[in-house]
Formats: sequence, structure tokens, C-alpha cells
Amino acid sequence: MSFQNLYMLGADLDPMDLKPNHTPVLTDTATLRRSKSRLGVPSGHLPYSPTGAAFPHGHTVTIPRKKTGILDDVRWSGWLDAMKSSSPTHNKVSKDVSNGIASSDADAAYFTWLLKFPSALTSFEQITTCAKGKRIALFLDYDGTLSPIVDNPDCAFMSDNMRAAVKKVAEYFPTAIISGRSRDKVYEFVGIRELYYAGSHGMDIMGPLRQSFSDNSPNGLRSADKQDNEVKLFQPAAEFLPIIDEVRQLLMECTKDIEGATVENNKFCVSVHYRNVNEESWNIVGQRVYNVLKDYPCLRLTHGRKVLEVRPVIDWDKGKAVTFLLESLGLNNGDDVLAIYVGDDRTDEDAFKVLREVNKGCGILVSPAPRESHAIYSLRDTSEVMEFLTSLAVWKSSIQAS
Ligand SMILES: O=P(O)(O)OC[C@H]1O[C@H](O[C@H]2O[C@H](CO)[C@@H](O)[C@H](O)[C@H]2O)[C@H](O)[C@@H](O)[C@@H]1O
Repeated sequence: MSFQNLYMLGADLDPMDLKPNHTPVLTDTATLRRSKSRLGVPSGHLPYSPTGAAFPHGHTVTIPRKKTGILDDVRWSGWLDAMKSSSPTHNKVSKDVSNGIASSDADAAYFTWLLKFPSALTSFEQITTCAKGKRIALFLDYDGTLSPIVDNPDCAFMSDNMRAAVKKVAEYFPTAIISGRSRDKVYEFVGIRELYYAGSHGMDIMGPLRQSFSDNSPNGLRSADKQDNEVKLFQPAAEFLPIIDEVRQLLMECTKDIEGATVENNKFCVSVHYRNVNEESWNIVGQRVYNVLKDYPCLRLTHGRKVLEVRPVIDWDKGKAVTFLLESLGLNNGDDVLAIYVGDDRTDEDAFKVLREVNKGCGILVSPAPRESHAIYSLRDTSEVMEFLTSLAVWKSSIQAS
């Protein structure tokens, strides 16, 4: 399958058995704030080098707009249901489950679910058998994967042990953090220079510092970090910045009287958090967001964990970012590639789906409760993620030594 075809995969809303993550917005005022559908994306590839791959360059491909919806898709009841279902209550799962003893109905359900999405820890040998002789690339979501979910998004710190585990595994495999957060924010949380960072759901990609690059694509920018080192950025939604900023201010204004509601600036996206809002007022949050967005057909809404995420209507998501990074690393061709993506969020499903479709790796869903997914394996929580990353590094170092 060609790289350009890969870009087209997943262009439609998911027909998967999950409830759709995307809530389309109306298009009948399309002339009001029209977004361009053609954006230049660099393509071609260069081989991976341990010091950091060059970003692809050369011809451009089209990033189409996502399909937008019809009125039925945005009926109010649908919104509230989506807000509730995207924020599931996480049943406490008994440790006994890992020993095969279910101590409650919830545990029994989880145990059954594990048959479909086996633990990446208990399946570790299967994964490494499949990885033997292959070039591995690692993709990690941030919130809920590397850091536990907390009430205050500004305090979602990862532990020093997790940081050490990520740093270690990145010594062996090219590793990227793929987050809905702004790239600056997630870089501040993770703080490891050697990684790739894809913020704003993949719409703001930065290669490791010290990498070489040479392209003049409209979306590939030379920039400088805070220490004045030159860095390479890829920003396929750059032209949306003013409108995202405008909408962010409107959202802040219209939610300021809702106790507990907060608006987070994720640069190319905006998050409206309702985790700390009384459940009876969730509909007010949703209604206010909808009222703003209905005038901006170039923006769409996705649902995260007690968060509504506003982003540009371009056909770009975490899955496309993974494809882009694999190409940047020279890992898009050949059967000797294994990409592993670990994530907990609905937005990570786009990446799980791409890996399934191109048969180039596997998704690992982080969830303590049963959920439908395009992932292949599962992990229960961030501590299992840390154990998995550590095991990968130990495995690689042992085969290098032998
Ligand atoms: O793609 P991710 O790295 O998983 O980012 C998705 C969103 O994560 C953050 O919100 C979530 O985590 C917060 C801290 O634990 C929690 O308070 C919130 O309820 C969750 O939705 C982040 O704040 C958002 O901006 C990201 O879009």
C-alpha cells in the first residue's frame, strides 16, 4: 500500500463498534469560516539514524477535510450520551483477576474481556517473538498512559520512575509522544530531549533536537527551542491558529460561569474540561460549546475523558501522525517493522486502527475496564505501562548482549 493511500485511510468517521468519537458540526454556514482543504504535506523518506531521523521532504499530498455531519448527528441527546459514555466510571478491578479469580461481576467481565484484548505483559513473549529481527518504533500517549488521570490537568505529572523507563526504552527504539496536549506542554511534562513529540493530536510534530533536516514544505518549519537550538516542526494545521485562538476565547467567555469548567489551550486544539463540573450541568457545558461551534464549520469536536476537544476539520489525527512519523523514520516500507502504540483515549483509536490496517504493529489499550477497541493487547494502568516499557528495554539489551 502506498504512502498516499495511507493518508486516505480512516478519512471517514469510524464504522467501528465503538460509539463514534467525532461529533460532526453543521456545514450549512460553510462560507462563514471556510478552511482550506489542500495543505502541503512533505513526503518521501530517509533512513532512521539513532541521532534522529530527518523529516520527509519532496512532493506534497493533500490532507482532505473530514466529512462533516448532518443535523441528526448533532441532536442534543446524542451529545450528552457521548459526554457520558466517553467518561466511563472505571470499575475497580481486583488484583485476583490476573490470577484468574474473578471476585465480582466487574472482574468477571474484565477477565472475559482479557481473552479478546490479552495483557501485553502476559503476552510479552508473543510480542517479542514477533519483534525478533524487526525494527521497532514506539508511540506513547501521555495522559492516562504515562501519567495517571487527575482532576487538575496542570498537575498531570509523570513519575520519575516512568520518566526513567521512557528514557531507557528510547535508547533502544525511536520513541514518540503523541498527545492531545500542546507540544510545549507535553514536552514540559516529559522533559526527554531524545524523543519525537506530536502535540495537538499530531498537528504539531517536533523531531528530536540535533537532528538534521532539509525541506521547504509549507508545513515543515525551522524553528528554535527555548535554548536556541534549531528544531524541525511539522504543523499541518498552521493556518487554523487564528481561528482556534478566536474560538478558545469565546469558549472561555461562555463557560466562565459554569463551576468547575475549564478551557485549556492546546495550540491547534482547545479542550473544554468538565471533570470538575456537577453532572447535572454537563448538558450546559455541551450546549454552550455547541452554540459556539455551530458558527465554525471548519472546526469539529471529539470526546475525550471528561473533555470536549475542538480541532480543525482536516483529515489529520493521531493515526496520520503515526504514519507520518514512520515515514520520517524510514519505517513505512518493508515487512521488518513493528510499531507499538500505547494509549488509553478514544483519540488513540485512530492510531490503533492504522496499525491494524497496515499490519505494521499493534495497539495496546490502557484500560482498567472492558472497552471496544482497535487495539490488540491491553494494559490495566500506568504502572503496567511502566512495567511493559521496562521489559522491552531489558529484552532488547539482552538480545544485543547475546
Ligand atoms: O492525548 P492525551 O495525551 O491523552 O491528552 C488528552 C487530553 O488529556 C488531558 O486531559 C485528560 O487528563 C487530565 C489530567 O489527568 C484530566 O484532568 C482530564 O479530565 C482528562 O481529559 C489534557 O488536559 C487535555 O488537554 C488532552 O486533550
